[in-house]
Amino acid sequence: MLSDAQPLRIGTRTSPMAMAQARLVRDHLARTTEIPTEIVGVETAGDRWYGDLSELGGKGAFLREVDRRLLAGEIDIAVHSVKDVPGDEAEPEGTEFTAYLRRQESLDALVLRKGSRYRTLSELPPGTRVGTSAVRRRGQILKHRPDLHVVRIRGNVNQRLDRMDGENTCEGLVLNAGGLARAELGDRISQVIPRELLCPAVGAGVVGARLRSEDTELAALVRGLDDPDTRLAVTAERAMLQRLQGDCGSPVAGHCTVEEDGSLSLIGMVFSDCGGTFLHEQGHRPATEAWDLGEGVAEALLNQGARPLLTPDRRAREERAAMERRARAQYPRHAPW
Ligand SMILES: NCc1[nH]cc(CCC(=O)O)c1CC(=O)O
Repeated sequence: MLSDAQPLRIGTRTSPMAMAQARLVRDHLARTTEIPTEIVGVETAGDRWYGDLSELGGKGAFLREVDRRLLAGEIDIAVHSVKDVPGDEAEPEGTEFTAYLRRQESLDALVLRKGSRYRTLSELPPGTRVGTSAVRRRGQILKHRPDLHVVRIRGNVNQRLDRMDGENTCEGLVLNAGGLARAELGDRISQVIPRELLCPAVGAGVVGARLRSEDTELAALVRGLDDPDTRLAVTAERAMLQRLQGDCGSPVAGHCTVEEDGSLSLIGMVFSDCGGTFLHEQGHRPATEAWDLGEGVAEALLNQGARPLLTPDRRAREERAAMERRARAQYPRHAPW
């Protein structure tokens, strides 16, 4: 029973961006209910581990602990970045995404070291180090700018900014513009990178509220936060990701928009690590067929030969390492500015 005495517990990762997203859900709820709320920060395996996420069983590392607490009744609402929800794992049984908040910005942004005299990806001098761990970003950056050094960087958004500004690990970072804005870091954005240059991840920029399915009373309340257009876009994008069996660490990009007539338009892409191979597909369907749209675009990508790119073998990894060595030799590191 919802009661005024017991606060609703909203749980999320402890990172500043996640906490800001939880506050966003809380503020939306405060418009429709008087019930007090409480935000619970949950440290996840993904937050503690700075190695390769694949060693933790992939992206799900950010969500699992929060979802466990939801199912255990320790929190009532789990707030997730939809981008972090893997496409190759079933939703935890007995839970559902009751609301997707309206997507404000799905595009990625370029953030440069303080005092930089450059502004855009295309202006950066050869050899500039750009930090990201996402193969999706890496492949697309190198496709346009094979002369840049894409360096691995992990940690939450604030930690990445600290590493760039303070530790001289790179001159630029690529991060989601919506997430930066929510974390009140929007003033660090140097360029919002156009979709033609860098197609965003499936679910990028969307904040989801996950509930226990049995909690129907709370669901009735939280459903008011759901944005129908965002739900349609997420449905199409995630149908594609599930068919491809990927997560946000996969070399997959997907972006769905709702057109003026209410129909859906979905772009899907799959790349090789270094941007050498690049598959592209676009689909268009009425809003009633969001899921079929995603599956159809995925199917077309698989027909074009996406599978080996999604499951790189050892030879592909070795090839990538060789290519990186060549790039480093060919384009010496740009002096930090
Ligand atoms: N992988 C971490 C993560 N999960 C969601 C976001 C951004 C916010 C969003 O896409 O909703 C980020 C950081 C980033 O990519 O900049």
